[in-house]
Amino acid sequence: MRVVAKFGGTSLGSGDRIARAADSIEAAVANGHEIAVVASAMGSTTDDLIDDITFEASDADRAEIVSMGERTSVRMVKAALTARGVDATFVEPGDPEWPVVTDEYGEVDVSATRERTEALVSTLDETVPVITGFLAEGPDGAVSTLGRGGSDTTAVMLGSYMDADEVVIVTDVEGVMTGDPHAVEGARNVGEISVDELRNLSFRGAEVVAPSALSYKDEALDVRVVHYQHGDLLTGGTTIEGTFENLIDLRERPLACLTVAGRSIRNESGVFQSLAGALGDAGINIDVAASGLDSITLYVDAEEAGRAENILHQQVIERPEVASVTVDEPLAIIRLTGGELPTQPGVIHEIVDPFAEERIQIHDLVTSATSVAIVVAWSDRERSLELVQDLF
Ligand SMILES: Nc1ncnc2c1ncn2[C@@H]1O[C@H](COP(=O)(O)OP(=O)(O)O)[C@@H](O)[C@H]1O
Ligand SMILES: N[C@@H](CC(=O)OP(=O)(O)O)C(=O)O
Repeated sequence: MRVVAKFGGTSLGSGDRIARAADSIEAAVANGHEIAVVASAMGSTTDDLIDDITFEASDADRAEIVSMGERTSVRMVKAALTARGVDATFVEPGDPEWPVVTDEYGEVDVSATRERTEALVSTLDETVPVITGFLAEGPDGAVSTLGRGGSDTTAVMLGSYMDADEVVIVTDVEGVMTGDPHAVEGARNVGEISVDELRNLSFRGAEVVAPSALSYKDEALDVRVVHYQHGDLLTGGTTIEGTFENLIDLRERPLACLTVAGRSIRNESGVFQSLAGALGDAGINIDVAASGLDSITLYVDAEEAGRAENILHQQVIERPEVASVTVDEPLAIIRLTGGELPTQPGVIHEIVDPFAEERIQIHDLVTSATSVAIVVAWSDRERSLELVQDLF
């Protein structure tokens, strides 16, 4: 197998951990696998270097300073491999075989990076390249970075361009867990998780794999997360399934919008629970939920509008915090996910501007970490879909 093994800062946080990393690489090489290593800066080195730049420094100088974290760790890992009799070389920006290059806008130059990565692949049967994660080389040869957590991006991108069988992300948790094991008790490994599920989590704190890295995952490339204590690079951990998708979807059937208003909603606990629970007990699925200052809006299939209205009206009668319920229909919902949605400032403005120009009323705009849902009148659905498709 051809494997890209990425060691995060935590898995290289001390000499002992580096030795452990080298042991696992040595074992994989001894079993006949081609291994390329991507290394992050040891422990919290990157944070420490950034904190220490307390003076005025240009972006170029900052990148040079910060790059020393990864430049040091590749030397450490290379040395530990050499000491075990494994043929290894470290690769950093400035080297002739350095693969990751960016264009004048700081974006990865895909064709140049692919070409250089292919050259690196031809050496994998003889040596283990230990590549600095997180770093890139600009068109002028100067070092730049791929952004915080960028080593995951280096690893998945190189895995894809190397036609690797697998990218293994080695970190300080057993994989993607049911919750942050450093914060909750009894967290368990989820075993498997889809790219989209993980992107939603990783944009909001679970940085097991940086979200930008997952954009490079294709169907043919397996990505797995393992604990550095596991010792075996080739088994265990959490498998990340599927591929990164750009999706624009218009719900085929109309929705009804039920709005419950009440001034005390935001001060009382359990209001949302009792409204959603009452619909749930009746087998009515809530497609989207939105909340205002003094209201909660729940979208359900239009065919369920009458039943849902009666159920919520019963809640209005029973709960003093809610004053009244009303229904609006038929409505359409367009969902979009993927692309640069979560990272591009101003993207919402770009999405809604054409609606304003066309005088199409947006009933609701609901966003998550990785998606946007736009609710419009059912009669506006086709034009709205065209507007969104024109954008992406
Ligand atoms: N649901 C979750 N599953 C696993 N880890 C999680 C989760 N939520 C948050 N985390 C945190 O993500 C961290 C791993 O990311 P990071 O510190 O960036 O690792 P590395 O330095 O190896 O890249 C874990 O130490 C853990 O505290
Ligand atoms: N060292 C860089 C890149 C990185 O990906 O680190 P880690 O793999 O430890 O999250 C950073 O801290 O941003």
